[in-house]
Amino acid sequence: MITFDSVTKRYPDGFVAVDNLSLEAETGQITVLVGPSGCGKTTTLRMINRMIDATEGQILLDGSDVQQIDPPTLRRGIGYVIQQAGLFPHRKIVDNVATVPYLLGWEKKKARDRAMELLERVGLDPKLAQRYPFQLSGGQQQRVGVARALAADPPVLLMDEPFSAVDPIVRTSLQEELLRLQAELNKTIVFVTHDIDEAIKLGDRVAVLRVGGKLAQFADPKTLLSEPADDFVREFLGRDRGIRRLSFVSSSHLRLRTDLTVSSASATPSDDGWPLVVAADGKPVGWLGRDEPFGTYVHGKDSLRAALDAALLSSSGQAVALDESGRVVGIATRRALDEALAEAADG
Ligand SMILES: Nc1ncnc2c1ncn2[C@@H]1O[C@H](COP(=O)(O)OP(=O)(O)OP(=O)(O)O)[C@@H](O)[C@H]1O
Repeated sequence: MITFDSVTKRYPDGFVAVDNLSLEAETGQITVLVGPSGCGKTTTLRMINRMIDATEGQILLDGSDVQQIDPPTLRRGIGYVIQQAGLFPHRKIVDNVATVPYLLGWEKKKARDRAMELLERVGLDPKLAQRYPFQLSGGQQQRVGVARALAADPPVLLMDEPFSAVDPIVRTSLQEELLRLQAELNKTIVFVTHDIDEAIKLGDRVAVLRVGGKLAQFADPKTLLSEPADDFVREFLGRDRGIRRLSFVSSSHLRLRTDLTVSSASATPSDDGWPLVVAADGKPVGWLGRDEPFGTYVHGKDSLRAALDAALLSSSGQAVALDESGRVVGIATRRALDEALAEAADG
């Protein structure tokens, strides 16, 4: 666990970048620091590995004051990932990833084997290992940056806007990869971003900072969306926070109709309703007698937001509920969605 206890950073020119900050980043969780430009996110992050020293207050790493640990020892247990990866341009990818193991004096073969294993872990083709950074796309470089930070298996990972230099599609896949990795690795991650959507997607807990380095709110994403502490947080979260809150509501409570499916396209279409044709293997075929789109979601696994999205993508306004192997389990009608939305609005 990383504990900030009344931490202030005053730069030599007197500017207060972080003001009396207290928060705890739990072990094995992703804690996100989010806020507008200049609110002190990077300063806060860098005080953890002592690239910047706090002026007042204490930062404790599993109970030990970081000021009492010499920086090289401290940083051995802390991986660090920055925007645009910051790879060494004249070193091959494999050697970039093996940087810390080399510094720790690992034998060359062991360090390289570890690097190869990590490249695979972060979803990169091992063939890329022999390339130089300029021969990789931005998204690939970013993955290498994550692999390099993980090389010596540090318990803590600091990530400073690691995905902000890539396009939105690559960014989404990097975010998903990070969540997948974290489910396996359980690192204590502190992640800086100025993007509230990224914060809400990745954070177990999110610290919203305001300019002047003051903590505006520290909460899990669901609480942040449903109970913003003040107007600043409300505005920072954006206008559609009601819809986004549905991402944290399970679809499992949606009432499904199983009488609205038919097994053959030769059934007689009726005027009322939209029966769904289901193939022999249980997969959805389409609305009976109509060549119109249908939207699907995985019942119980996807959120109510995903179910609503599926309904909006269907001409019928109904969402097709699937199980995890893609078989139809029922239809969520507009009425069922309406009931679920009313329930979600109640809290
Ligand atoms: N060495 C320094 N001397 C004086 N002020 C500094 C110094 N470094 C940063 N600052 C100021 O401290 C404030 C916080 O900077 P910091 O980089 O932590 O913000 P940030 O939230 O990470 O911003 P961004 O999202 O733009 O990267 C800024 O106003 C910045 O100008």
